[in-house]
Amino acid sequence: MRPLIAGNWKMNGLTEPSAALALAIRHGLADAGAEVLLCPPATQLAAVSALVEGSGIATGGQDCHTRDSGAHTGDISPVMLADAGARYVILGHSERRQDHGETSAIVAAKVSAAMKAGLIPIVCVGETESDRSAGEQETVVGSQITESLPSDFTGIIAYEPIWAIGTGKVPTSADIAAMHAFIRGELIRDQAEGVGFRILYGGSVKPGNAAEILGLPDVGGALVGGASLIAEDFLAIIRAV
Ligand SMILES: O=C[C@H](O)COP(=O)(O)O
Repeated sequence: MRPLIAGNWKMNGLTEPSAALALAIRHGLADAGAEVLLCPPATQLAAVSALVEGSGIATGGQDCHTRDSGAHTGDISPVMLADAGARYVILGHSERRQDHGETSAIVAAKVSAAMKAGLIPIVCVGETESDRSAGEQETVVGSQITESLPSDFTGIIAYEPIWAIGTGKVPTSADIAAMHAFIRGELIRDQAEGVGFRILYGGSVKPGNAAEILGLPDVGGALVGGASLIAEDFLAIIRAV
């Protein structure tokens, strides 16, 4: 399975710069050894999906509701994401967990809804800096996995230590490898199919560190934030595979 390089644009992207970024990535991509995913803000999803159609680049949402439709002001359903061209959806990102009080139980319900709509969920887990200082990273991430994944889960896990997101701080390669091995163990323990799920690393992935991170055992790709907003940086990360 080729690694997946996913760009999470977060709450960034008006119409013209989003189109320019999507087209620059599309045109800069040549013989990529990776699968490529763009997750623009919901307002740009349909347009970006149309701009990358036929290129092999996939698109995804950054969150979804548990219901397909209904009286849920401001929310976006998984069916709507699929209708706008998405194949994937990021769920349980730490910014959602922190800013919107999303518990792992809520994330699990969203994962089930996304799978029902035919989307591939990318479920984010990761510890805080104080969790790591206390040596609690495996306990925290283990609980997030157990509680955020429905028993019939198929999809992708993204390990994102919260203290590495947007900070320029990155765990050591040994620490990334250890956490990915731990996560793999948890996935296999919970279900046999877990052996095949991709585990992405996210947190300050840049052109300068991508090759080393992507070369680690059980790192099946990267979930990239800041560097995914600069076409040449994102392309460099893709080429690092
Ligand atoms: O979803 C992406 C992550 O939060 C990583 O963001 P970052 O690459 O800006 O650290």
